[in-house]
Amino acid sequence: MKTVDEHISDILESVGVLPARRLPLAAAHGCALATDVRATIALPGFDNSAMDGYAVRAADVEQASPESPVLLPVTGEIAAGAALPDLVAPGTAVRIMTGAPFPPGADTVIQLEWTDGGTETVAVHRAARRGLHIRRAGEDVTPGSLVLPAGSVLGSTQIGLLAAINVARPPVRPRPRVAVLSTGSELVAVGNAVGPGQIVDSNSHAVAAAAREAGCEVRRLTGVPDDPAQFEAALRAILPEVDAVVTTGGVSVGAHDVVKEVLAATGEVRFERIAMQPGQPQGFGVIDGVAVFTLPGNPVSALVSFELFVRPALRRMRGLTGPDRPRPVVTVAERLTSPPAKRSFLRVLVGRGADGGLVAQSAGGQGSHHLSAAAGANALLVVPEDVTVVEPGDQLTAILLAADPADELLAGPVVDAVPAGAVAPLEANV
Ligand SMILES: Nc1nc2c(c(=O)[nH]1)N[C@H]1C(S)=C(S)[C@@H](COP(=O)(O)OP(=O)(O)OC[C@H]3O[C@@H](n4cnc5c(N)ncnc54)[C@H](O)[C@@H]3O)O[C@H]1N2
Ligand code: MOO
Repeated sequence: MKTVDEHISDILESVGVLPARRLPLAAAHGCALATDVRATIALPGFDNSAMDGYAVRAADVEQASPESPVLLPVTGEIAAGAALPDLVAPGTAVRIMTGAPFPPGADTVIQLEWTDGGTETVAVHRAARRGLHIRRAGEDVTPGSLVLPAGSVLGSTQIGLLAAINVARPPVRPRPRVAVLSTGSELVAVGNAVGPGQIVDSNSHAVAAAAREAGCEVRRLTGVPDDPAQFEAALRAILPEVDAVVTTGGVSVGAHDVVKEVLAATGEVRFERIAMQPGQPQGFGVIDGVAVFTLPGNPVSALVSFELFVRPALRRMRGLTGPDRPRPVVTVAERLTSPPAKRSFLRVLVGRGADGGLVAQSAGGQGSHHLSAAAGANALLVVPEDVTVVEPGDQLTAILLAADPADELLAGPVVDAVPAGAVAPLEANV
């Protein structure tokens, strides 16, 4: 059987970074920069005041103290947005606001609290060194300097910086457009009556959510029947509009496994068995330049396969090169089993033990249909192929799945690793 790592490598070799596009800042949020961005302007753009107060000459207030304040006539006011402030004559003060251009002639700012706040004459209670509270032009960014290198992910601070240097449409790797398609004649759309033998289509919602969490624009295609011709027509129709297609179901050996039937026949998707649990039957191919992932239909299998195979591919398309999920070594709290010659990804809850170390406990049933147990997990415990029994105290790698694991686990307060209430015993891995 093919190994997990071989399958990941094959996929990553077949997908490329999406072509760069200039996008408005809101759309570029969360994307990676496609090229270096250099400043064309300085930040600050001009010398300005960091405080509300008075622009004066330091020499004029050298002797100021609370006991003998220095009195200066106030000759004007400079507000933020003022164009060209007048010269401040020796022995005078000009009121100045935070962000207002710093006037020629003066060399320091006396903050309002060090004065009586006068508007005709001001009494200054404290001396100030030259240059105090003056923000100099270019001290943050100089024209021509590299502001953000290619590959930077645009979070709120980077978006703010781009706006500050007047870049309205940065060149970024766009969000991949992903179509999610689940097949199966037993499926009923959520919210409808569920007849005998039918189940609610949860996979298309779960996988769509996982694709959104991976930073994609998602189209969920519903009502694709278990008919080869209609499935193929729906798939071919969506290909020109997306960068990736993710299907769930219909890839094992059943009589109505339509996804496999259609795509194996065209030879465009390779169907393989991967030495893993859950997620053994997998298909991947590139059709008309679009990455097509055919994931197994069992709900947990679909989500685990997405995490391991689809998410890294989508991140590559997005030009993200940094580490994705944290993968710490954790101490296993209880006895767990794993099938031979397969890498297991057990759904576990990772928390902090009494000694502050990370401890993993089974989140419940480990069957690939046990969606509720998976929903209570925050990590996948990776059990290597040559391990069939994990004993309490064993150390294994866990893939932390929480939206912000750094907050919740790595930087958070020490919490009890064992949640209140009994945890269901581990069940057979089927
Ligand atoms: N004889 C064999 N049978 C199976 C094998 C095998 O090797 N030999 N592999 C098993 C494994 S492992 C998996 S995983 C599944 C994969 O099956 P398919 O991808 O063909 O998926 P389906 O048969 O369509 O469905 C499997 C299961 O998942 C439920 N399902 C499907 N779609 C959805 C959906 N959109 N929302 C919620 N649940 C869904 C479906 O009802 C089935 O219970 O094959 C095993 N069988
Ligand atoms: O391999 Mo299948 O994905 O249910 O367990």
